[in-house]
Amino acid sequence: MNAIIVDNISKAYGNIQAVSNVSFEVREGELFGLIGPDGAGKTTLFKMLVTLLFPDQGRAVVNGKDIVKDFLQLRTQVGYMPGKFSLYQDLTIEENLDFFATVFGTSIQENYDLIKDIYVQIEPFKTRRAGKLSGGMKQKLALCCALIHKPEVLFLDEPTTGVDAVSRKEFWDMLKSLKQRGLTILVSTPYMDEAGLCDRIALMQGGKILAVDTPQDITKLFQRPLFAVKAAETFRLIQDLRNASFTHSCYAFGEYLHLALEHETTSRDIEAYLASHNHRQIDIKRIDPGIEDCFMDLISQTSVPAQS
Ligand SMILES: Nc1ncnc2c1ncn2[C@@H]1O[C@H](COP(=O)(O)OP(=O)(O)OP(=O)(O)O)[C@@H](O)[C@H]1O
Repeated sequence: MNAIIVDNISKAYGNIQAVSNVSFEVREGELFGLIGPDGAGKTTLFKMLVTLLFPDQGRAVVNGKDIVKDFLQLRTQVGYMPGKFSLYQDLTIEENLDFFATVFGTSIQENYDLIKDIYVQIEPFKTRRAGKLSGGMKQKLALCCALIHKPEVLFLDEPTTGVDAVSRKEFWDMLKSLKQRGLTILVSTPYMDEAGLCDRIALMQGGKILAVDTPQDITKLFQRPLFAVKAAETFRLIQDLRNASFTHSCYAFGEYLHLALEHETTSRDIEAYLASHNHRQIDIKRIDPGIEDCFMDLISQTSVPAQS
């Protein structure tokens, strides 16, 4: 069964079309990722699904409830962790959690079992004000607050943005164990490397969904030969590669450029081309595409402008 059904939903702010005819479904118990850069429309979509914004058109059903007609009932059945830290900075860890429990007519004790594994990590600091917590601790507290009323569906908007690598890993481990308890989780992230941790993902850009599938099957959409290329002068390298007849696209990925080809060409031919353009310390290797390669390729096919 589907826990979330989004059917052709749109939302504009004045003349900015933040979400445009978006449709997808999330199955019960699924860990589903919404992957896209800043401004893709993820937060607007989340706000509609947790009933904080009404759509301009289209409809959506979450946990069997219509997000417009049944919005009051739905609010008690979803947990929402907003992208920006939204807890009370002047309240302590315990006071924040107690506040959210009370708002939903419950208590920390009543639902302790669901948050226990996460809460024990911050409980030693329960008298510390939220404003004085580290990024990782704030994130754990926000997750506890989103869970304290035992929601059926959990919405996490960019929970790992601005959090260190260790805390990010811990957070994804927590999501895995929540999933094992049967929760449906919709999580958004701008980090492409987190896509592989989801059961299925939707790639989003410019208010539109570009593709929905398992991370493995999304990468199969990328059919072109792909190489990672490095040389002494990166800026000149990218220009020369973009001008080459064999090039389909060329983007910077960390210290390497990812070069997608129009047609099969050997690394020796690419190297000869670069040598003829006086490049030095050339390093070329054939690679398998990742989610980010697919994302860039899908953007170029749909001609939605990429945002940095
Ligand atoms: N309240 C608002 N008024 C006007 N424009 C808005 C408002 N909120 C968002 N937008 C615009 O709508 C588009 C989608 O923004 P949204 O916040 O939904 O994207 P996002 O993928 O969540 O990105 P971010 O991580 O930056 O929040 C962007 O162009 C943004 O500038």
